[in-house]
Amino acid sequence: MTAVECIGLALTRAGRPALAGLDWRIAPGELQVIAGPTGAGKSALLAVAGLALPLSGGQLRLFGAPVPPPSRAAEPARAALRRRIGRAEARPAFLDHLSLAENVALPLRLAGRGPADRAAQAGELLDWLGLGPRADDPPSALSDGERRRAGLARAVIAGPELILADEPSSDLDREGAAQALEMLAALAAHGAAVAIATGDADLVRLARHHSEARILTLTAGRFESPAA
Ligand SMILES: Nc1ncnc2c1ncn2[C@@H]1O[C@H](COP(=O)(O)OP(=O)(O)OP(=O)(O)O)[C@@H](O)[C@H]1O
Repeated sequence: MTAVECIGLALTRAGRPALAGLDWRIAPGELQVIAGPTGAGKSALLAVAGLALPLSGGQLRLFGAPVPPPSRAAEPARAALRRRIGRAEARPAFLDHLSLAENVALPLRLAGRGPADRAAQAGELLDWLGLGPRADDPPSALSDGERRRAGLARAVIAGPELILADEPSSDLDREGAAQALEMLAALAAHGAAVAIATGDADLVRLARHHSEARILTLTAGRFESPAA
């Protein structure tokens, strides 16, 4: 089974092709780094695969089945698929009336987990990411790099089968970027399909040291070499 399979995927944004008929697949346990210049379509690909943007053409399959196109009738099925996906967005948004720990634990709340369980898991993850002392703060009190790490924590906390991390190393120093990559690689080793989009040459260099990481280059809405 593939976690994501795209065939001839196209996305038009503002009248211009952001994705130009690309083929891509990622399987459970795989770690892929999608590199490429700014505007290449990296974020667009992760947004389409994460059901945050509707595709304009081609086919999208998630977890082995075709994704129903957006409609009111299809929304429960699409929402169920989204719950299997952890998206760490390039600019994560948080709810400022909740603490950082509560924000990070939101996917667990959606999964019906109780408060003690949520607090314990969020605390552990925040500690690991060096954000433990900020757990009770409002997200607006965080630096950009701290927000980035918190976004990553929220994306992975519920153990999603597919993790889509957009620019996970932006605003992080080298040590923080390496730590984020280690965490994502560990989750792939535990069976998640992990796709990282990045324009950060340092992160690509770090990823090359991971023998299991596959590095793809996206240019002008297409992969440079066959991706599937
Ligand atoms: N909100 C938007 N509205 C319209 N077009 C957009 C929007 N966001 C991105 N685009 C366009 O879609 C194309 C792909 O952009 P995308 O953000 O996916 O590229 P990227 O490879 O992630 O770039 P970056 O590394 O700069 O984030 C670009 O031509 C971009 O101008």
